[in-house]
Amino acid sequence: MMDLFGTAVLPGLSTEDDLVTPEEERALIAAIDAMDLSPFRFQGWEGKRLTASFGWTYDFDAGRLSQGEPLPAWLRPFRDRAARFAGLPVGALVQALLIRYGPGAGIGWHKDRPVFNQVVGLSLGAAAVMRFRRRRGAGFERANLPLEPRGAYHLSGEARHDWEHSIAEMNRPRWSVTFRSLADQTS
Ligand SMILES: O=C(O)CCC(=O)C(=O)O
Ligand SMILES: [Fe+2]
Repeated sequence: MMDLFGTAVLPGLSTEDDLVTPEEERALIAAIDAMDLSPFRFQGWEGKRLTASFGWTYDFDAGRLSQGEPLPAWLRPFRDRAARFAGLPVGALVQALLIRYGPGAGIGWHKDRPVFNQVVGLSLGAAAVMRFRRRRGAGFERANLPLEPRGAYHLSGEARHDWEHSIAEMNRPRWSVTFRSLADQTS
């Protein structure tokens, strides 16, 4: 499951360096920061991450999918680029989640909600490591994926459905844009 450098090589996980240019990265960060971001809330808990979501959105408080605001125009070319990288039909990625991780913020172990299927993420700002784990016997099998700024990752199949992922707290700000397809659309 690991290559010689300890990099995650999981079935269903692929990456692309430099999905966006440094200029596009700066513009995306400015656009995300200009949005009305709110602290991520899960069943009454507030996280240190600031988020905004567009398109089909999972409402954690209500526990169901609802249709939110459409993707802003500035985000659509990147959604299309993300779909091409992932080999998905343009238009399959019907959800976009913008996240700003302030210093000291990360994301705990989870699998993305089962209402969604494929996940394509774009990393901006500080480099980070996405950790993967799945239960094996009494312990966990583990893998790490370095997330370089401007790079993209695609979670599908086993990496998406069998493994949990998390991102350790970072000292410097990181932004991510994750796009998702719906579970009953593409496999
Ligand atoms: O910030 C990221 O790249 C990952 C975010 C994530 O795992 C999620 O929103 O489900
Ligand atoms: Fe996730």
